[in-house]
Amino acid sequence: MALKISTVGNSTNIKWHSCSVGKLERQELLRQKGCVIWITGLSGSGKSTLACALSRGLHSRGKLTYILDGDNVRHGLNSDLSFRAEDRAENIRRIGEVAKLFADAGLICIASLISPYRKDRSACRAMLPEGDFIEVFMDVPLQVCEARDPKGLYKLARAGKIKGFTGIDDPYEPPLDCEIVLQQKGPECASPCEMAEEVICFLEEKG
Ligand SMILES: Nc1ncnc2c1ncn2[C@@H]1O[C@H](COP(=O)(O)OS(=O)(=O)O)[C@@H](OP(=O)(O)O)[C@H]1O
Ligand SMILES: Nc1ncnc2c1ncn2[C@@H]1O[C@H](COP(=O)(O)OP(=O)(O)O)[C@@H](O)[C@H]1O
Repeated sequence: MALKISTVGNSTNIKWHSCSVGKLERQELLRQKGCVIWITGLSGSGKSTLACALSRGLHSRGKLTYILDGDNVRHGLNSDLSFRAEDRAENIRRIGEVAKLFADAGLICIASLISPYRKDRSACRAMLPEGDFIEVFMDVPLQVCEARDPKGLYKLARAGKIKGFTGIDDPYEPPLDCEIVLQQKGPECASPCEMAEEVICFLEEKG
């Protein structure tokens, strides 16, 4: 059989090596379906908190998960990236590719990052088989996020000490047709555990 040599981006003369152990066997071993849960929303909307609550809730059900948090990945793999639009796009692309590998490994990968641009989130969705990308929108008003401001970044942004801060002087494009919307309209909002349960119910309904 002719060796299929290909070029992908700047990588030339490469060949995809298939392995005898496939995704289905890994999923059978883990007794779960690999997928990506993509949590998007403003800074301070509760992405990381939900990711942790979701991971804990799934773990208690015997499911293997892994969290890719934007803040955390920017300490290592993506430490070379800024918050310019093109760097945010690259941040999301890389996390999307890693999340795809984790899902192929059979894990439930929970990605939590602002990911402000629809086109970037759509590109990550397109990397995965239909139904394996579950987009969760933290629909929390800017006022609530700014009131929380746990890292004091909104205060710095308002003072002009941080330029291009999402929601202040950088855009956020809310999802138009994501799988799950977690809303907080008033001062009361669901607890992180209640939000995690809503996501888990969705996953169970979808098998
Ligand atoms: N300019 C600017 N805009 C938005 N956020 C900023 C910025 N500078 C630093 N931070 C902190 O970085 C966290 C967002 O990183 P992400 O990788 O999730 O962002 S993105 O998806 O690339 O837009 C985000 O963390 P979270 O608050 O957990 O969302 C911020 O605390
Ligand atoms: N469901 C919730 N109800 C009330 N406060 C929340 C909820 N989820 C997160 N928070 C609080 O909001 C702040 C930001 O949460 P965090 O998870 O860091 O958001 P993000 O990761 O989107 O920046 C924290 O102080 C956190 O305790």
